[in-house]
Amino acid sequence: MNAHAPAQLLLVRLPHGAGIELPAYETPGAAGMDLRAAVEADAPLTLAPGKRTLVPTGFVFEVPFGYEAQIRPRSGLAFKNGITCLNTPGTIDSDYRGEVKVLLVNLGEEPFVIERGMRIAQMVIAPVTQVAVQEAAEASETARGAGGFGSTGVR
Ligand SMILES: O=c1ccn([C@H]2C[C@H](O)[C@@H](COP(=O)(O)OP(=O)(O)OP(=O)(O)O)O2)c(=O)[nH]1
Ligand SMILES: [Mg+2]
Repeated sequence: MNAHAPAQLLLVRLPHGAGIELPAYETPGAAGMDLRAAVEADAPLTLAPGKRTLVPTGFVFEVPFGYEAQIRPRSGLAFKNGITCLNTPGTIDSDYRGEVKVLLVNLGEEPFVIERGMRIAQMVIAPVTQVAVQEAAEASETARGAGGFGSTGVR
């Protein structure tokens, strides 16, 4: 791969993804591409308060090796409707070849209707570092030591 060429995300459209717009960056500097709901056009999905559902995107993604796709909420849906991704950020592995689905939860007070083509979440492609795992008898000493969970104070 040319170091200056962008990594490629291959998308395979599934039959129920027919007509769904490809994920795309909405602005030149966008970090994420919006993902659309591939629910049936004549059967919108109603997500009741407190409930969760798996929303199909209509695509298999082939994330380039060395990268992951993170599925994140859209802030507008979260703020206005209480709709967020339950497992945020959802992780799409580079070797996953199933349909990408978005796990939405309704934390709002009103039922939320998900219609075909609605932009329900966004996806950020990020580099992944894999490490070799090694068991050791002791960890090295540091100034922090085992302090955590607010040990450095608030101010
Ligand atoms: O929001 C998500 C999260 C995951 N996946 C798919 C792609 C991912 O590669 C696979 C496994 O995800 P994860 O590792 O988070 O789930 P798991 O519960 O650990 O399942 P597995 O045992 O299959 O790894 O499920 C989605 O389609 N949407
Ligand atoms: Mg897993």
